[in-house]
Amino acid sequence: MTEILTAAQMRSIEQAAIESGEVTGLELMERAGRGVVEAVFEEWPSYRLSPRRAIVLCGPGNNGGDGYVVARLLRDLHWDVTVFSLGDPEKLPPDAKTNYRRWLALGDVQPLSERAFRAAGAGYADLYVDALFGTGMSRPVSGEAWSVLTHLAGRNGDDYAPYIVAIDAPSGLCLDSGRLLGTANGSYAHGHNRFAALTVTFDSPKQGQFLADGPGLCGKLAVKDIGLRKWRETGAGRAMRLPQTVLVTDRSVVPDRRHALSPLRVPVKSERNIHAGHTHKFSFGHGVIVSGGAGRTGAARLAARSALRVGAGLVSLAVPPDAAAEVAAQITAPMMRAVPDAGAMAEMLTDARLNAICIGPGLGLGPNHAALVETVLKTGRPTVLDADALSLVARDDQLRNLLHQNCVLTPHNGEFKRLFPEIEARLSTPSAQSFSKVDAVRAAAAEAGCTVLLKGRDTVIATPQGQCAIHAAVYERAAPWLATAGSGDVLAGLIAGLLAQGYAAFEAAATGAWLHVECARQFGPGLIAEDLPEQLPGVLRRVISGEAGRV
Ligand SMILES: NC(=O)C1=CN([C@@H]2O[C@H](COP(=O)(O)OP(=O)(O)OC[C@H]3O[C@@H](n4cnc5c(N)ncnc54)[C@H](OP(=O)(O)O)[C@@H]3O)[C@@H](O)[C@H]2O)[C@H](O)CC1
Ligand SMILES: [K+]
Repeated sequence: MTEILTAAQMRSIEQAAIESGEVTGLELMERAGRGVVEAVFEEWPSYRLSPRRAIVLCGPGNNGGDGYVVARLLRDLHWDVTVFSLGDPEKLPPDAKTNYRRWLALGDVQPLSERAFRAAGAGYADLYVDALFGTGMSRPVSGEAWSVLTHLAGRNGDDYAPYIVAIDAPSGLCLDSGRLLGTANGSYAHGHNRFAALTVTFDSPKQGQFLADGPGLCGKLAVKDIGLRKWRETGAGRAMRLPQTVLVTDRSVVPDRRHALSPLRVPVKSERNIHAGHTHKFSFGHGVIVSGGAGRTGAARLAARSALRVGAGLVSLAVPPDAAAEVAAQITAPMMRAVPDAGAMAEMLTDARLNAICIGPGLGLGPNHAALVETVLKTGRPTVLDADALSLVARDDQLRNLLHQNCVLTPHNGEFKRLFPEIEARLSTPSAQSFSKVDAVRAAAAEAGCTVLLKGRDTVIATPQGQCAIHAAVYERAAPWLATAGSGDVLAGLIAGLLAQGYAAFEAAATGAWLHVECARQFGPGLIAEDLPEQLPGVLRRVISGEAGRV
């Protein structure tokens, strides 16, 4: 299970551990420092073979304390280590001060300034350790610290990034929102969204390492265990009572015992289901994909194919009569039904076996389309609302009031802004930079009264009850090819196909997001949306055999 923590949650878990008397802050700091050195040797294996030169930048808090531990451990391995400190080290908090003093027995400390940093022959080190600020960063970085950080980020044309390891965060990155505080474009210099080669964090990943600018600036992410699991799992000292945000991975979507559901482990049409006798196509549901008119049916056809491939037993396209010939010529497995208007839609949906609906892709924005959305919503059935359906809901309060618990909204940023203008305004206000995409989507789900999936490289999914998952196509799961026309239609279809099989809205959305990216990764460059559903058999085979993720 991968829980994602906020900075406040991490602090409170650490505090609970220390208050228990079973571990001291100093021990935790030592483990953290060891974890960083271990991660450095894993990332740069040749550094293990012979001592090198390191420059360690230590800040005024416990992040700096970790830096002093790293400096000492590297010196113990005969490295040449130069340490700079920001602020008066005598004012460090107790554990950090202890490690500062331990370091003083081995070497000296220079006050941090860009001039001193450059004078130290800064370009010749093999490793730069950013231990300025971590979870305690509370405001934009300024002054000499900012000068040095921007210099490291290439302001003067030097490329340090391949040699930088950041402790917990590239300093300045908000670990809640993933934004570089005080900057408009999330960049330290020249608009480059890169900083460190490696970021080492403790116990669990933090939100900001997956959201917004975080992944680019962090480089790679290594999570090191420092023995806090017990206090995290019991929820001791949790700063918030919300259900914990989880990372969607191959292992499970909602693996938390408290939710007792792990959809990827109850996969679609698995042998287990088949042996249990659920072999009839109706056992896997019957999805309805509502199509737009002639010339606009591609989106619905893509969604239909995806819903079928992900395992819906049957899929029917509800098609306006003018588009019937176009659709009929291009489908095989999905069925088609001519649906001239909302009345016909209502009539079609009297069949209770039609248990999940997808509406919006290629739909159109006319009053007749709004009437279709209304009809669908009034059934109360599990429904994915995407694309035009979202725009229709955004401008019609009557439709918005019909949203219900079984709906999944799948907006991109523009649609999200139309649907939730106030929440989006907070998200894009520079002064509210600790307000995260997680906060925004939770607020949106609460406002809409249904599951919301806000798309992006950092997809966030939340329910009105605050259940939340981040699905990030970053680090080793990057899938840049997914930014292609029609890819959103496939996602909508996947979610609808999972809803048809009985997944709850949140699990369908999270699982759909994971499968979507997995298909893109399996195909690779050159991907077009049509390729995505065709990757599903291979991806599902690996999910079912327990090998998923090892693509
Ligand atoms: N949580 C754990 O289990 C462990 C954490 N470790 C490490 O500790 C840091 C968190 O340490 P903390 O002391 O809470 O915070 P920081 O070191 O990140 O920063 C706090 C100090 O920095 C000052 N500050 C904050 N922002 C700025 C800024 N923009 N400019 C200048 N100074 C800033 C802040 O000053 P205040 O005035 O705000 O109080 C503090 O002086 C965590 O990231 C880990 O690396 C462990 O050692 C292991 C266990
Ligand atoms: K740092």
